[in-house]
Amino acid sequence: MTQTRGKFITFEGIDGAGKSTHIRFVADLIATRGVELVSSREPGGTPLGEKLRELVLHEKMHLETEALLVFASRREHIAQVIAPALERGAWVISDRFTDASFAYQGGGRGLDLAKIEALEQWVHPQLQPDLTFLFDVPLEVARARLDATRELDKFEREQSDFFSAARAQYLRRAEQYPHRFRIIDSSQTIPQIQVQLAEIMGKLA
Ligand SMILES: Nc1ncnc2c1ncn2[C@@H]1O[C@H](COP(=O)(O)OP(=O)(O)O)[C@@H](O)[C@H]1O
Ligand SMILES: Cc1cn([C@H]2C[C@H](O)[C@@H](COP(=O)(O)OP(=O)(O)O)O2)c(=O)[nH]c1=O
Repeated sequence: MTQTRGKFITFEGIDGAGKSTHIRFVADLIATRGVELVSSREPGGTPLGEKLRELVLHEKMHLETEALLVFASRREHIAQVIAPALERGAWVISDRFTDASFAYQGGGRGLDLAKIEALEQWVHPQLQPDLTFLFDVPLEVARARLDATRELDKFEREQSDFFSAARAQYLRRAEQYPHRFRIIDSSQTIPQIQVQLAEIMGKLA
């Protein structure tokens, strides 16, 4: 009998939009289905990817170096984790994927989108998420939530025009791929968002 391919679900949004909060909730929903669940993140998700994450989040570098490193981490993540898991029927949830490169390197840093598209075509010409949650929130709300919680990394210390451009790129990607994107208004309360997430997950066959 051939194994049914698992589902690939990604979580996106500017820093402070609430991704981490809601990933845990969705992971619990998936667990009730009795399927194997692989929970991962980018940059990272493999030992090499985690080393690259340290560099990307904390070292200053040329914007193209940054783009190449997030895609290097992604290449390893797909080879070691995502593709084998999906093949054996596991569900994979990833805290960020390629839409984040369009938002942060493309929108935030201003890297030519054609270069990111070329990297996407190179690194995963076939693979796309089955479902992408985009947690969308006004910049001031995200910033206030971040300031309240933790020490900020290189990206989180960026200015509002960086996040405004990143948010715009996320919304553009959502427009481009409406079949897989679900935009969640993250200025709602956590329980309101959970109702929406449960509804969307319930419809996922
Ligand atoms: N809808 C919400 N309403 C109020 N606070 C929220 C909401 N979503 C997240 N938070 C809080 O905002 C902070 C940042 O959320 P987090 O999930 O870590 O964001 P992200 O992973 O997107 O950076 C956390 O303290 C979290 O509890
Ligand atoms: C996946 C990816 C992430 N990033 C950035 C976005 C985030 O600011 C950062 C990862 O942080 P994030 O996933 O938000 O982790 P945490 O919530 O623990 O801070 O990396 C890129 O710039 N490009 C990418 O392709």
